[in-house]
Amino acid sequence: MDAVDELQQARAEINEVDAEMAALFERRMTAVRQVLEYKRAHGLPVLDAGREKEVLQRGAARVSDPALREYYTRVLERLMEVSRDFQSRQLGEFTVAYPGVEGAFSHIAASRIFPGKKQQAFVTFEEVFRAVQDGTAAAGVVPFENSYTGEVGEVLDLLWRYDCSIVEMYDLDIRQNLLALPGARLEDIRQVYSHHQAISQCQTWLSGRDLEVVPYPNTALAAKYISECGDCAKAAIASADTAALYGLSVLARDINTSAQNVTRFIVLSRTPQHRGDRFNLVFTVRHDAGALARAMQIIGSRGFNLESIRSRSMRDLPWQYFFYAEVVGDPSSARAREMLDELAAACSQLKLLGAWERRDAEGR
Ligand SMILES: O=C(O)C(=O)C[C@]1(C(=O)O)C=C[C@@H](O)C=C1
Repeated sequence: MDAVDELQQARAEINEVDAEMAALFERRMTAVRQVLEYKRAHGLPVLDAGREKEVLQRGAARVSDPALREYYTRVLERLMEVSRDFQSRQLGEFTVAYPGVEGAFSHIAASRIFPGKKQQAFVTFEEVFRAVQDGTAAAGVVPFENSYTGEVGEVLDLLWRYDCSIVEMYDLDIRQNLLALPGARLEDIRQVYSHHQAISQCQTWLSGRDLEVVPYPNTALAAKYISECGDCAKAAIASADTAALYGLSVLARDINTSAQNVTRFIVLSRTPQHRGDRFNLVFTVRHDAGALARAMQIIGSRGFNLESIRSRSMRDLPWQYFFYAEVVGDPSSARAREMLDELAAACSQLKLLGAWERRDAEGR
């Protein structure tokens, strides 16, 4: 048998296996539908991490070739991800993951970007990324940078490590207010609770007032505490949306020193968006003289405006850095694809993080 015959024979075998797998996939999904009906009837969540672990362990043990075990585990992981996707869509569920607590700025941003959708709080930024990556949430909303305090470095690091795409950026005006129990008067307030950043943003308003400032883990928790403490001499600094959430009244509005306090949030999705008027990249370059300059030259020489570039150290590789770049233009254009191919050849690693259309807080 010559090499071409061998190739054809192997492919014929693959076709046969694929046909069997298609039938088996349909059979599996019929069973998944039954599981879904049970979950719907009993109000259970789609994700069952314990069951998935069991499926993976049992699956790996069935593969006799140890070299293939890891790959089969990946097949099963992907299969269950597809199954979760299917179930979530059947349920019409669209959960948005955000970090922190209800009433925090991330929650406010998530509710404005996705009004009426189910919102789910996660403790850490990383948990939000994980929820988006494994399909527990259809989207994630995390802060990316603040005009006052700068970038959120941890989020940049997670973008490098996780398989999540940026599909939107949203600018939220951060306005701080003094909130207290209904009926409390400004002259009665003695103690003010809030996150240290919010406190520093309101320093001008606070100075000269005889108030004790008490740092709190975040603005929403401070507001929650005020709503529960029953003490009219205490107040919190937080957003007006948070006041509404916890039944507090606004004693003083817009008390932040700078009127220009904006936090940019990113919307994460597992499904990349291919078009937009902005896109962003992360990349590493070799330790050669001029390597970074060359990368920037490739972007610029193709006519793309580099709106921002930052470097971050790679946590597990001391003194190694990756670069984050934000570029104006549509990454799906032929010109962008050529630029990206050239850039990929010049960089050690390159990842297109996402594409989006710029819009502001009013949705323009
Ligand atoms: O067994 C379940 O609970 C399912 O929903 C099925 C399934 C799977 O496809 O195997 C999918 C999602 C769950 O996280 C666990 C397993």
